[in-house]
Amino acid sequence: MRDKALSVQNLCAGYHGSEALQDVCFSVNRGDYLGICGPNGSGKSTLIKVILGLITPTSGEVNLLGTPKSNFHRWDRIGYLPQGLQFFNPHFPATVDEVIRLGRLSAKKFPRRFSREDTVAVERTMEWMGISHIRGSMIGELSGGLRQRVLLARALVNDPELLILDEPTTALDPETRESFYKLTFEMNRERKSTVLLVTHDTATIGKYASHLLYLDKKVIFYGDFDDFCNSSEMTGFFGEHGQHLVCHRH
Ligand SMILES: Nc1ncnc2c1ncn2[C@@H]1O[C@H](COP(=O)(O)OP(=O)(O)OP(=O)(O)O)[C@@H](O)[C@H]1O
Repeated sequence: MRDKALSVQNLCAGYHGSEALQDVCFSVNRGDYLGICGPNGSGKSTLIKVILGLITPTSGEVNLLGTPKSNFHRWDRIGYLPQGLQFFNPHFPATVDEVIRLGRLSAKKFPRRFSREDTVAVERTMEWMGISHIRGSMIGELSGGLRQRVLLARALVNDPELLILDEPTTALDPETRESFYKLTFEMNRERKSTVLLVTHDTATIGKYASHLLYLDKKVIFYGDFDDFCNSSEMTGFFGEHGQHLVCHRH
């Protein structure tokens, strides 16, 4: 279990009596990059929210970084970029520096005061993400691509062991999307973070992810990309064209 970043066992969850996840089981090794795909309403965001403890499952277990979720308190070891966070009010009263600094709060006990170490971590992350020059800009006034980079920086500022991104590229143009994917790939390869990325971008994810989880309330496929691409069962499920679309750059 120690080498697992995440383990999900027999997970069921839903809303007002209707099931969004049915008996979901999979586990992710440390250092993997997992793409999570599936049609609209297939339970991807619900899965992420259960993993993070934002929704209580009806049954099943989640282990995070080798610890049962009920005993897991080190949220600073996990970076999370929620879906839709990029849509800021242009008048949102916070600078880039302040938004990234907020990411340091999860590691603090009360009274929560920022230290010299926090400033160093924020500076280092801004430099790495190439956004030091906009540290004083208001977050709501940035372009979509820069804003998403700042929010990724906030998720990364504690050097997380597990990075969870829920549809982070939805509002980005193709070029900005590609550079965003490259940053997550660097994070995975160079900083050895395990990455979980929810996306509808099946044509691109195969270029970066090592593993694929395809959900439709249940697990339709879980495994590494080569297995997905060589699976005749998946050809039967997606059709040759659908499978090729996911696999063509892999
Ligand atoms: N807060 C909620 N209250 C009631 N039902 C919900 C709620 N959130 C999600 N659902 C329902 O649960 C199911 C799974 O939704 P979920 O958002 O997890 O899917 P998803 O795969 O992330 O979808 P998308 O790709 O559209 O973002 C859907 O039928 C959705 O309508």
